[in-house]
Amino acid sequence: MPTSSKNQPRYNRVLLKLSGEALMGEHDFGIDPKVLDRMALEIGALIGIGIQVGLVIGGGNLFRGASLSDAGMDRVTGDHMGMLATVMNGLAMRDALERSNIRTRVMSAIPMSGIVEHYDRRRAVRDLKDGDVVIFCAGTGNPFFTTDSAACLRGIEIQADAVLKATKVDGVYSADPYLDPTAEKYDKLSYDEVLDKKLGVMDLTAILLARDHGMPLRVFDMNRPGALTRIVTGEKEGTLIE
Ligand SMILES: Nc1ncnc2c1ncn2[C@@H]1O[C@H](COP(=O)(O)OP(=O)(O)O)[C@@H](O)[C@H]1O
Ligand SMILES: O=c1ccn([C@@H]2O[C@H](COP(=O)(O)OP(=O)(O)O)[C@@H](O)[C@H]2O)c(=O)[nH]1
Repeated sequence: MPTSSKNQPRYNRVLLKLSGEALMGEHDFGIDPKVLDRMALEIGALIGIGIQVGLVIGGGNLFRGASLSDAGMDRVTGDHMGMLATVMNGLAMRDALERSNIRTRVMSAIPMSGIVEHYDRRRAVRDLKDGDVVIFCAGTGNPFFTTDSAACLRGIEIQADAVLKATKVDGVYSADPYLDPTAEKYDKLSYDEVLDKKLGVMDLTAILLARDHGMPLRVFDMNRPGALTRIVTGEKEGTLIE
């Protein structure tokens, strides 16, 4: 159960979703090791105060099925490439976490013997309780889904207290802040408000899944140092959807 006293963390177990693009840093493609190290530091701070951390990583810094399909490729093949991209990001993230002395396991929705473990919910929960970071990669294992949906799915499965979506913007706005500089930020929204106002920060499937299972979502900017710790300790950060 989430707690809210001032000295107690608000959450005990979180599912953090990192977009692939967040890993690019200043580059147009790929992974910036400096960004990985910074994220490992932020995640390490949570582990240090006893928070259990599951991680879902996107693949948009490498491949997205929809973009490959727009360029003429078969959509399912493109989605398979996108899911494999999330495994590469997961391996890179594990490397950064382990260099920071944070025990980490990587589980893939698609079996990949010899490289990563196959996803096993009960095993994942045991590892989380042992204080390991568990990285869930290959999304849901199915084409036509996104890693936002995978984050909500895994968050619900492992009974996380919240899904924290780290992205390039510091919350949900009345319109895409990159396209409309007059857009205003919300501190809190209901799932139905996000759906009714068509706020595009997360895909519909992910929002519906979270709504149906009462999973709180928080959208925040991972580039703000300490943001993750502020969220779990109950300070104001990003936008809460519940
Ligand atoms: N109402 C909105 N509030 C905040 N961000 C929005 C909104 N509508 C669209 N966005 C866009 O959603 C992006 C965050 O989604 P994310 O999944 O991290 O990116 P991407 O879809 O590029 O992987 C932001 O960079 C922002 O440009
Ligand atoms: O369950 C899933 C999750 C992801 N993907 C594919 O993997 C790509 C990368 O994931 P996503 O776009 O969600 O990454 P992010 O935007 O978070 O970087 C997607 O575009 C899809 O092609 C998929 O097919 N099924």
